[in-house]
Amino acid sequence: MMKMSTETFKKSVLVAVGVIESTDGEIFICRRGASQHQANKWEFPGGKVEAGETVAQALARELQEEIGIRVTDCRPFMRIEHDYGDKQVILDIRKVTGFSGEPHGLEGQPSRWVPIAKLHDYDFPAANSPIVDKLQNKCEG
Ligand SMILES: Nc1nc2c([nH]c(=O)n2[C@@H]2O[C@H](COP(=O)(O)OP(=O)(O)OP(=O)(O)O)[C@@H](O)[C@H]2O)c(=O)[nH]1
Ligand SMILES: [Mg+2]
Repeated sequence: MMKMSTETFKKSVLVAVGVIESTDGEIFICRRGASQHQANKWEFPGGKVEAGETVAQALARELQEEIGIRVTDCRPFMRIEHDYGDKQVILDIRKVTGFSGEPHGLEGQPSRWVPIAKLHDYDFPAANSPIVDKLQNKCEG
């Protein structure tokens, strides 16, 4: 029988992540804070799914709290499991296909709209590479 190390059971964090696309094909990104995990990297807004929440509910809450929009429609885009060593995450990424309000950093974080072709100019956490790839491969999410 295979010996299971404690590593095998390292707890992972489920994260709801929103890819928000404007009508002219730009994506809204934010910069993480200096004291956060993956400090100062650019990210797609979102955050940890809390107990009793669905991913869609967590996404709606996080996007309201962080960037002040109300999500009216979203669809699954992709799911990524990544082990940072210090932390293991499961990113459940949703394409936000409908929202009201104009996104802006409510927590003092820098934020901007970026054309999809320019996303590779930004330093994202390692887990995000497949997201940028999928967007740039023009897969219809
Ligand atoms: N929001 C977000 N988190 C990401 C992305 N990529 C990625 O690896 N993560 C990781 O997902 C984890 C949780 O996200 P978070 O820090 O936004 O969670 P949160 O909003 O609940 O923050 P908090 O811990 O300050 O309450 C972090 O370890 C972060 O590094 C991304 O594109 N967006
Ligand atoms: Mg967050």
